[in-house]
Amino acid sequence: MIKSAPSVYGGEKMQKEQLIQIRRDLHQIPEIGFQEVKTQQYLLNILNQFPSERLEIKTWRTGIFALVKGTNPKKTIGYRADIDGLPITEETGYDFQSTHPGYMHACGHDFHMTIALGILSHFIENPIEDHVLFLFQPAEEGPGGAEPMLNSEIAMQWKPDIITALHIAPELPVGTIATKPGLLFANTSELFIDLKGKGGHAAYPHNTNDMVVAACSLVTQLQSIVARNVDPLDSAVITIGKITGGTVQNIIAENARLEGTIRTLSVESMEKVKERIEALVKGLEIGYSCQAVIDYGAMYHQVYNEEALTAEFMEYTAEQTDFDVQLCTEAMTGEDFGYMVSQIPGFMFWLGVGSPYGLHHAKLTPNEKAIEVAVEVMAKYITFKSEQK
Ligand SMILES: CC(=O)N[C@@H](CCC[C@H](N)C(=O)O)C(=O)O
Repeated sequence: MIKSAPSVYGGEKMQKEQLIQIRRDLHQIPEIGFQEVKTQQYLLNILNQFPSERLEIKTWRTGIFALVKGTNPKKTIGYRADIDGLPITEETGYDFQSTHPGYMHACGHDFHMTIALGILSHFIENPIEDHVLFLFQPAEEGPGGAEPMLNSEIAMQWKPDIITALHIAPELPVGTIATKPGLLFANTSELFIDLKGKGGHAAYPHNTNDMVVAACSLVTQLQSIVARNVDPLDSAVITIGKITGGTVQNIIAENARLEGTIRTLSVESMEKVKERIEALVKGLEIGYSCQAVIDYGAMYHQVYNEEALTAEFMEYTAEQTDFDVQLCTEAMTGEDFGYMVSQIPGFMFWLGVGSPYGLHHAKLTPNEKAIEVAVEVMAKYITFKSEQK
């Protein structure tokens, strides 16, 4: 059943309490990439309460474009919020915890959506000259919604001239904004390796090719790539987050599967890492008499913040708000927003939410006070960009 959205529009901008209620409602219905059906319906139930002469809404797959119309538009300012959750069993102990067993908003996309609605409501009530386009984007965690959404006919028609987004930062206190001009997030590629050998009786290993042993060996070998093949002054990560293989304790495994992700700061290192993975996998095939298939899944372009715009945003926010604006370093996180900023000038920033547990953790508990911080920052900044000649 789709949770009914609260009544939010009575001719006034949304109140803090309403935004917190929305965040908690969204938190209860996490859905993974391109399955965000209830989430989309919940968002539409809210968006449809705003006056249609000020807001045009179009759905795209499980996402939504929402255009707040400007009074005398010369340009369109874009704001993107990702909407998918993760396959994690929640352990926050919230009384509003996920009602979808095994799924959780453990990357803060419930915050991202709520903040977007708060900003949108501000511009319904406080019209500016330019259009503001909100992109509620599916599948950020995978397989990647940014690229197809931006290449859709709707995005072509409403193409933003600049685009911004934020990501919650559990390690930063509420009231902190952190970003940097240039490279912010890494290049990423998913990594799936399927191994096929020969199964058999646990007592007769000499008659089999054991894929559990091969998979363990491969995980260890992969660690040498970052240690020995990547320039230490560059950075790379190979994480295998999941291994599956075999059927039962006394049968030697015929199949195994490794699932992971590769992160690099440079495009060149990504190519190098993949070459080395392929070489090690070839060696494994010979050494363990098995067949291996590598699949790189979804690959995300690095997030490269447009330098002048980001510097201007940092300076403006430091001067015009009471928040702590910090220059941060690059992170090995990935974001398909990188595709959007490779096509449209824009930037992303971290929003401090002060949680003792980090992103992708079952106990992530971001502080809801950060919602109003983000709405204030973006309402002011977008107004400033619209007034800028
Ligand atoms: C901000 C964040 O946590 N993003 C994800 C993006 C995942 C991309 C893809 N599924 C992969 O694992 O490579 C991240 O894990 O950084």
